[in-house]
Amino acid sequence: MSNPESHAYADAEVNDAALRYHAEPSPGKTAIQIKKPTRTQRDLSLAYTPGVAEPVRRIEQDPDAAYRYTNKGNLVAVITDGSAVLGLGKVGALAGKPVMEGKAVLFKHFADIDVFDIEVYARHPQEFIDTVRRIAPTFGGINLEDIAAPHCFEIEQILIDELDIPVFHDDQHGTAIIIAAGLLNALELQGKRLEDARIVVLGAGAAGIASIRLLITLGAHRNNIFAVDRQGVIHTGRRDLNPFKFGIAADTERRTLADAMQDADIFIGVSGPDLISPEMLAAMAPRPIVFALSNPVPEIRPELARTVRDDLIMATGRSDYPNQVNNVLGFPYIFRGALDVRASRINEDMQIAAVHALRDLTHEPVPAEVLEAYGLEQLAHGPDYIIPKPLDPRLRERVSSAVARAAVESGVARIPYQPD
Ligand SMILES: NC(=O)C1=CN([C@@H]2O[C@H](COP(=O)(O)OP(=O)(O)OC[C@H]3O[C@@H](n4cnc5c(N)ncnc54)[C@H](OP(=O)(O)O)[C@@H]3O)[C@@H](O)[C@H]2O)C=CC1
Ligand SMILES: CC(=O)C(=O)O
Ligand SMILES: [Mg+2]
Repeated sequence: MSNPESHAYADAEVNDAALRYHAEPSPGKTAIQIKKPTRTQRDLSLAYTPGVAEPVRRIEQDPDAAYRYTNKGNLVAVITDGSAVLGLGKVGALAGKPVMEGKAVLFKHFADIDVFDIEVYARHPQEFIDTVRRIAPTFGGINLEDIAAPHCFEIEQILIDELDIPVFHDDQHGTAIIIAAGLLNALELQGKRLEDARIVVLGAGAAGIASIRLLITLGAHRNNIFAVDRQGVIHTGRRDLNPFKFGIAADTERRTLADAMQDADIFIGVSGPDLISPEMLAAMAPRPIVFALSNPVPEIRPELARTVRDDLIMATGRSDYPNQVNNVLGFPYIFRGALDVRASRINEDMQIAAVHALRDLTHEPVPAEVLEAYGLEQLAHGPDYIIPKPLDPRLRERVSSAVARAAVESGVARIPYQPD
């Protein structure tokens, strides 16, 4: 698939197939499954009245008993207001439902976590916060999804402060974790260091701001980072910045995306489709790293990028190119680890543990079943393998256990970690 036209054809074919996949043989992607016997009169008297009253009494006396007698401990809410769905923008709560069902599929398939997808009509952040707060008792964790900046920051922080279960905005931290892991591996291959790298981040929303913060925590120099939004470079002279953008503003004379890209070592796109030109890539430093992560259409297609440079390492958010830098590599396992030790939150130590687990796994030999799943003969840490493949079964043990151990060590776990 070497030219943009053949890609447009492939996308049209995938779109048709996706509609059939979602509609047939019955609408939607998930269903509820019953875990206990329901065959006899006795079964029903245990599942429902009168038997069900006893677990009710136990939970009334001790709320922690809900983890023993209900599905709470393995149930996550994937909740959106539909304000930033993939790179499609504000499509609304209902139109976001296929994506939320998709996240539910990934949680279940990769980490055996049950999910209710919840699409909330909310006119302002407080309505959304109130909704989540009111339904929180049902769940062991809350995964906020596709909520636009800047409201996502306020929503997440208030819910973290108020709730005693993990609240995690996937588009912020899930994305930042995978970007960091892939970037550290790519830098190693390009012979560069995060501490010295000049970084351009296009998109200063949920994913962009969280990624910049995590990269600074991991050693990137804040003076080397140019964030760019629709108005251009986010610099300290701008008067239109919200506090979150102001917090990452650069003291610089550069004003446009093209200015920012001059001599950059790293480009991270978490913005929208087709926003980078070949000329901008050509202006980057030798051996650049280009993460064009907007979904479903990246900021620049790999086949177009390769027409101007052959020294780059490139990643997208999609399954149909090498190097899929996508939060699917994080959220199932991060929640698995957090739920396994009943963590009260997903803190920075847990997030950094996930970065290193993902980074380290990329350096290990790839199992035959992964090669088979991707139709590959061989795969090893290199320009086309900077991050594990989403279908790698080792992710579950490696990432989840690293996160669970970090939760215990940082004091937010409520039960000990027991490996399987
Ligand atoms: N691969 C992955 O795992 C993930 C990818 N993403 C992708 O990242 C993108 C952003 O998601 P998210 O952060 O949640 O969304 P937000 O709505 O929170 O932020 C979007 C940001 O992109 C900027 N932007 C949008 N269009 C343009 C443009 N034409 N020129 C310059 N800047 C632009 C916006 O600028 P302004 O502030 O001026 O409006 C804003 O800063 C989406 O495409 C999404 O698919 C997100 C999460 C995970
Ligand atoms: C992958 C994802 O969460 C997004 O593009 O929004
Ligand atoms: Mg998302």
